[in-house]
Amino acid sequence: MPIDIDAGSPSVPPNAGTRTLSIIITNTLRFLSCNPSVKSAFRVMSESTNSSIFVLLDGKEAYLRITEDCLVLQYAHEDEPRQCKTFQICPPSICICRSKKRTRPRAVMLRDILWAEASNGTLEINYAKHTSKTEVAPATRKYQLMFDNQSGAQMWIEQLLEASYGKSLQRKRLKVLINPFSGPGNANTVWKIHANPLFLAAHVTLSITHTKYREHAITIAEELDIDAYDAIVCVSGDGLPHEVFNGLAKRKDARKALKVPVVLLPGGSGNGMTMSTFGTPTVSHAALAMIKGIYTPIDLCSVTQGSKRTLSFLTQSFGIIADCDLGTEGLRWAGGQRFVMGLVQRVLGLKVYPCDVAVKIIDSDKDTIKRKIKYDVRKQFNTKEDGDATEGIPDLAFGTVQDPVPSDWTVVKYEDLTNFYAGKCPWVSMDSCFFPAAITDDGLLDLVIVRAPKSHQSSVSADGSHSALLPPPAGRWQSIKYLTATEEGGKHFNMDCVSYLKVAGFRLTPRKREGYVSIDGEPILHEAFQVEVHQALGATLTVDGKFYQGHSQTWP
Ligand SMILES: Nc1ncnc2c1ncn2[C@@H]1O[C@H](COP(=O)(O)OP(=O)(O)OP(=O)(O)O)[C@@H](O)[C@H]1O
Repeated sequence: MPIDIDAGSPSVPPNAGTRTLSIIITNTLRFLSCNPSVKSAFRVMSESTNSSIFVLLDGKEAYLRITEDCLVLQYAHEDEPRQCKTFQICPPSICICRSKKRTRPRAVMLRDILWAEASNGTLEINYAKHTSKTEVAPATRKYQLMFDNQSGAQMWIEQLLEASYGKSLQRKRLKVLINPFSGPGNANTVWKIHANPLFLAAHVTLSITHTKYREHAITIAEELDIDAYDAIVCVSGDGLPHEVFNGLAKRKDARKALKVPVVLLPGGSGNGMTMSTFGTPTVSHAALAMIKGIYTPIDLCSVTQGSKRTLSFLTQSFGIIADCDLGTEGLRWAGGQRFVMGLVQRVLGLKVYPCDVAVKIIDSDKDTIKRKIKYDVRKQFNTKEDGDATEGIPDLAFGTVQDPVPSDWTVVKYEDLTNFYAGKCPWVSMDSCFFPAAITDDGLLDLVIVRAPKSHQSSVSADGSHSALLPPPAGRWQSIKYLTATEEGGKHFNMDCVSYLKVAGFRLTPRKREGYVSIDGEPILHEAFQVEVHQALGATLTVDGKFYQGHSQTWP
């Protein structure tokens, strides 16, 4: 819950253990401080403990105290202990009892603190103020320091920023790429209004470039001085991060270059990367999450088609999703509803996409996949990892689409396939969580397969044994249900008509000129393509070192 240092807040979030100890210590100190003879000694002692700093606010004596997750403002005149349900005496600022009478503390969450500095006896704190349910904006509070002790204040500020940033790098150096034409064409405006002010308040260093033509981001990433930046920020749809990864991959020092985290501020129509990394659809919240973001290694995939090799970070799609994404140009007049109208047309018509598929299956049991997501423990870094500056992207473990299919891959000929959708990020757009079990760096792709009802000729499995590749057919109603369930954070995972597998690679060969092939939402040729995963080849920033996984966050 957002807590506003100006307006007061419902409560300081409970942390019972530390809180109890803190209450006992603070009560004792507060009790002593009520005695005028020990008052000044108490102040000096508190100042030197450096979790509190004494200030004057509107001429009143107060102090700012760093707790486990908040910065709390306490007026000195509020210090009298009072009767409290939970503890016999409890200073109002830290009372956790449910009494309606309790005095509310003035606090700001540490995760919202952007920057602090002191000069000429004034302490200035920048923080992200929750201006509405969906937005944050920078705000500043100024306090007069009661003791003009610059080095003491500096120590306290360092402690505050350390507590506020945790494992995240302070004052990141960001290369910002804005695509002025992405989505509805307002990336530049949303950057200026919702993101730039927060970055400035956090004293982030910004180098901003507007992309000028198609694939400009590839060239920029190819030529970037990677040592000068802590992250590359795309203000766009998912198309620009796709280009940045591919630009970095073209370099001779690709292994090192791909260790620079790539992040997305939602400015386009897809924006699946923002939801996956920061769990929010709004630009200002994503900007705040980016400022406080933790370095997170992610898998990238190689896609080979003909003699061409490209990197993919998000999805590879054949069937209804790619078709609705790329094959609904005729419905452009419908704006944002284009995709939905395309879906309805295809679901009602039970459109199928015949193809041959070969898959390197790792897990096809949903319970096992669910269990593994719970052991999703990973390294967290506060600086970018070192990659080898002399190495390009890794060799392909399974060869290219032009090589023979590896002998241990399972082969299926589909006549009735409606959806073949593989992904590395949980969210494929702001509201659709197709891959709730996707993990940042497990070295595996999540694969969803859906088939049409029996009116179509059945699919044939080469070894006849892999039922996970041949889910029960989904009729019109079930197709609508599972597609809707992706918008409930990924609830389609449990549906019988949806196969959900973890795979290390696959090859797909379309059999008729039906539909589209899409990589990260961008079209490629309607030809055979092969995909394999490179574990932790790339990097991004996330809130806590993991993807936001939607519905699966609540799996038991
Ligand atoms: N100045 C420019 N003029 C024309 N095209 C550009 C320009 N800058 C970038 N592009 C191209 O725009 C395409 C789409 O980019 P982006 O993903 O940002 O937008 P989008 O419309 O939201 O797409 P998506 O639907 O994939 O989210 C990319 O192929 C990129 O190369």
